[in-house]
Amino acid sequence: MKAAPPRLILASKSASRRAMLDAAGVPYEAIPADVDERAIEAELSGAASAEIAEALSVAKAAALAPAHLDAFVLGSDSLVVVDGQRFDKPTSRENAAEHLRFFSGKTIELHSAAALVRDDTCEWTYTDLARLTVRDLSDEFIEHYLEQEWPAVGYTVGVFRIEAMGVQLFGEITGDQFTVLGMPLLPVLGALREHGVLQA
Ligand SMILES: Nc1nc2c(ncn2[C@H]2C[C@H](O)[C@@H](COP(=O)(O)OP(=O)(O)OP(=O)(O)O)O2)c(=O)[nH]1
Repeated sequence: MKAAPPRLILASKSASRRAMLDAAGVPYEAIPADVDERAIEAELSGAASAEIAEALSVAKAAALAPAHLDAFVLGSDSLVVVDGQRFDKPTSRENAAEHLRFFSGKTIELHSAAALVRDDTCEWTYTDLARLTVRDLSDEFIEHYLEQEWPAVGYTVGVFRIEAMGVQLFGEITGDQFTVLGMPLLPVLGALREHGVLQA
């Protein structure tokens, strides 16, 4: 009798991350991870953005692992860097407009990371980078865009849903589509197969 595959916990409240796993047919349980992301970022202030995204992914997974010792816990994080400045999710509609005004005509570096933790061991991590070139955005467009996309984009780093009107912000995108959506799904699926969570 073949043993059942280990359970997978997604340490996330992210609708985008849940949608990716749902569409891929991956069985999991989503549980938000309560970590102080700003405190972790502050401790790592001198680190590279990819390292910070990775550390946050590990922290989210590690926060839940002790309560689910039989499971693999997947954590993920995305952060945006523009002109060397890091941006998290906007705090208000006006803050979202400020972000977009700053992003206009610049390139967004979107770092997405993931980590798998089991018991007290981080078994795997991965980070990926996508680059999104923002076209020149008029104040009128920004207003029109937020009329349509607020408050949904309040839950997204970079103030966009690429699968919705966010695509109108960009002149060019290089990088993996899933990295843009907030999690490097293809490497995640590979790691899940490698650890027996998914059928290889
Ligand atoms: N729907 C959508 N969401 C996106 C897109 N790009 C990024 N995101 C979302 C994914 C994440 O939910 C969010 C990035 O913020 P975080 O990495 O801090 O995750 P969040 O706090 O949402 O959830 P978590 O920390 O995983 O519980 O932005 C996109 O193109 N479409």
